[in-house]
Amino acid sequence: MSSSHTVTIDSVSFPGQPRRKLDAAALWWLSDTAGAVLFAGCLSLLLGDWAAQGRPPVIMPALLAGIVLSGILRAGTQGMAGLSGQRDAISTKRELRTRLIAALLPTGLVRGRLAGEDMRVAIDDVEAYEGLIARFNPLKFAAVASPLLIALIVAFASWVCAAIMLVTLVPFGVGMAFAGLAGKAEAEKQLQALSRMSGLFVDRVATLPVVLAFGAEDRVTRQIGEAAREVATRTMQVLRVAFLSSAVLEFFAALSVALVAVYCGFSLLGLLPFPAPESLTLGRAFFALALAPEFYLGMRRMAAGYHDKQQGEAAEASMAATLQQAEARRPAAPIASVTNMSCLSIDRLEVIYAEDNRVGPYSAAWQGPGLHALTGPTGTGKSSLLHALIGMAPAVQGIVSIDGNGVEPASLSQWVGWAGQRPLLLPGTLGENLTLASREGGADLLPLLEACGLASLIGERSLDLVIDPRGSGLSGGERRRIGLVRAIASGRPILLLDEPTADLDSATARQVIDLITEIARDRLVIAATHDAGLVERSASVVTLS
Ligand SMILES: Nc1ncnc2c1ncn2[C@@H]1O[C@H](COP(=O)(O)OP(=O)(O)OP(=O)(O)O)[C@@H](O)[C@H]1O
Repeated sequence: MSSSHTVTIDSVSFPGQPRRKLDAAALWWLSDTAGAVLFAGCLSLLLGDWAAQGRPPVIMPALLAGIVLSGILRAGTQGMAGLSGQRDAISTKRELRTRLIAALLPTGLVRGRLAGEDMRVAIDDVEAYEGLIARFNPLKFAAVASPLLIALIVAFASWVCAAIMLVTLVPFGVGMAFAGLAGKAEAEKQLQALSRMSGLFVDRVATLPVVLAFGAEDRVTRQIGEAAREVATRTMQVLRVAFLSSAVLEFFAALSVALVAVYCGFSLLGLLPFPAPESLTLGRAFFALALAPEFYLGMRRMAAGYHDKQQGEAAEASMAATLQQAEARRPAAPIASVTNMSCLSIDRLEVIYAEDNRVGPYSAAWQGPGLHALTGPTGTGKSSLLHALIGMAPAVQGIVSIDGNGVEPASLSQWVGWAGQRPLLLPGTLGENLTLASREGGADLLPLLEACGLASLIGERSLDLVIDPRGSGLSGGERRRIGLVRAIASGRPILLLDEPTADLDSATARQVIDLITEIARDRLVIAATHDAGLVERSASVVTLS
């Protein structure tokens, strides 16, 4: 049995996908072209008729009103496009964060990822995705559709001008494709560097007391400095590619307008070095010329948002990979029930930290209720084995069974009360920490705390004693006993205890052993221990070597 599953990248879909879908923002961007055509039409009619008749045309007020209206229309459509894209992005980000947090939180420990890296994915990557959804995707649709629409409309006035515009598209497309490929690779490298730096920073800050205690400030500062320099180098690379692609775009946009202008000018003056392919009037020439800059406008807008695309796609890849990793480690569905008489057994169980760092294989069987000791020299794998039984080990091979039925180790976790060597404490009161996993309130906890020798700690403040996540103000032995009481208070039929009597003086250790023995009357208790007193009281002893 293996705890890892295969999840392909294709199975991870994003709310923003498919990216080519025709959304409202894309249609708003496209309708901006209508404003441009209205402007060009009114302007060319005004100037063309004026030039032909030698006086302002009678419909001049209507044409001027049309020009003003086109400006208002364009401002309105661009504003609506921005709003609509932003709305899409907000709902996409909300959906993504919900998915990521739901997948990352329960699997963070077993994936062995730095908390800072996971946090960066759920916060920064999702944020980096915004530009792709809000701006780039809608602009991309308009960038493809609007030049074709403009070329088609211009063709009615001058098919040669339309052809000139379309011909400049070919080398432009090739240049942009190369710039795009290079840009994507650079953006991915930039995100990786950013990820490393954020992870390093958050985790070093989290371990600041240790860093200070060992005088490692200089080394850590150097490490973070190197990571920051790497981010800066990668960012410069991304910017270089972005500048290159905008240079390609601007060149062809300018070339297209220049060629249309030269053709129209020479054609009107009759100076073309070849027979005129069409008869061009001033009005038509003006119409084509006014729309020439619009031909590349959609692409220029898209290019301005190209950095959004690079960032968004790199973030998408990073989120997909993280989700894939988390999906592969999704906790197994809990098994229906475990009775307190259950027999828990392992067969050739191996914990795999790396190919060359394996613990086991070990086989054993524990019958409940009863107390069972797991012993063996330091480093033989007692903690690893217990971690494997609650699905906290990175990868596991072998068989875990309850009453002879093979189960996923992680599916046991709902039935297991766990007290590790460094119990996790959350900010809040002692009572809140102790009742984390219990169904009942804290009323029954005081006798348990007293039985563990914690009466003097709780004193008058009782369960309202405030503790912080680092457990400041608590000794190692106190923290360990809080973890033990929490596991017992969970009421779960199986208790896995990792060195419950370490850090305790012999009198307190005896109290704790008495309590564990009492509890083991109606539960299956497995305790990893070096304590001869605890081993003595155990119904069975499994010794790892
Ligand atoms: N997170 C980890 N990553 C890589 N290797 C690990 C990890 N945790 C434990 N190991 C390795 O697994 C082996 C067993 O460690 P484990 O803590 O399970 O031993 P133990 O018997 O509980 O030791 P002790 O009695 O000191 O608590 C050790 O060689 C240790 O280096």
